[in-house]
Amino acid sequence: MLKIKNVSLAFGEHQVLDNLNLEFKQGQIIGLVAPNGTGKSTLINVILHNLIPQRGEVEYDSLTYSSNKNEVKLHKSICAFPDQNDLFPYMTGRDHLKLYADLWHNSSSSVNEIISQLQMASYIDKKTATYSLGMKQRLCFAMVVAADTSVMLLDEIMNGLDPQNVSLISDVLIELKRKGKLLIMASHLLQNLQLYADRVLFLKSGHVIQDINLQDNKELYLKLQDSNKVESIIKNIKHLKLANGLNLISLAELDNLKKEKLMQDLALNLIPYKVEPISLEDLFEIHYGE
Ligand SMILES: Nc1ncnc2c1ncn2[C@@H]1O[C@H](COP(=O)(O)OP(=O)(O)OP(=O)(O)O)[C@@H](O)[C@H]1O
Repeated sequence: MLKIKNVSLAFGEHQVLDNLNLEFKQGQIIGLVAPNGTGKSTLINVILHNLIPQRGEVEYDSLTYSSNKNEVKLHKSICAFPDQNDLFPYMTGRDHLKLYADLWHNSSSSVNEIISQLQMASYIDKKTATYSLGMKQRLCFAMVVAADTSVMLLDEIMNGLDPQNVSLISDVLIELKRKGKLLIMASHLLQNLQLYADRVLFLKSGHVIQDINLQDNKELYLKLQDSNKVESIIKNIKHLKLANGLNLISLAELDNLKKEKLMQDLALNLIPYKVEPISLEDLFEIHYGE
């Protein structure tokens, strides 16, 4: 269990994390969602001990960063997605994977399997100076997989990847979760995150403003894009209008008579609609839309 206990961190006057208390279980993918500059990377850096909070502490398996010895032990369990700028240009991708596997496990036996799983065979033996941004991004992810730690901190791993690579990495994330890893990831690709995250935290002004378990998120909403016609049809029905013009109507809160009348009106006026649970994109609009 990873615990964030009473963590507060400010840069000067700017309070980025304000008395955060969170607990994360193994075998889950946790999404961190917020607009740019809200504190997602700051939280990841606190978990890594790259940033030391003014108050509070991080605890993993009953250990805190209270001594150098503990720090070494914790860093055996926690690995973060490396920055592309930290790759060595004259080393090959394979050298990087071996380095990570050796550093964490003293064994690089898993490297070939990771190369084939992430379809990197055609370029893995070339120097990283020759890699495109997307190839470097995939290598950085593969390095975390090679480290094979119980906790993986993944800040914007999908940045700059084409849809095929996003899908390839998503499959590996699901497999890592099945193996019992705890994955904490900051991401702006909300539709993608929705596919595999178990729990998503929305951050604002140093706090978690919503902590949603996606497995429990089953309540159905009727979703309608705004127009004059839609406005007049739903004017007497309780609805939530989002900043992007989408109207959400909770079906659980509509009685059968109103539901029937509404469906008839939509059909008569040929108005398209969707019925589905609230999405991460909807929640982003609710929390941050203007
Ligand atoms: N070293 C620093 N010194 C001063 N301010 C900082 C420092 N690092 C981050 N900040 C500020 O802290 C706030 C949170 O930054 P952080 O990088 O955690 O945001 P983020 O949610 O990860 O954003 P993004 O989506 O852009 O990656 C920002 O306002 C940023 O300017």
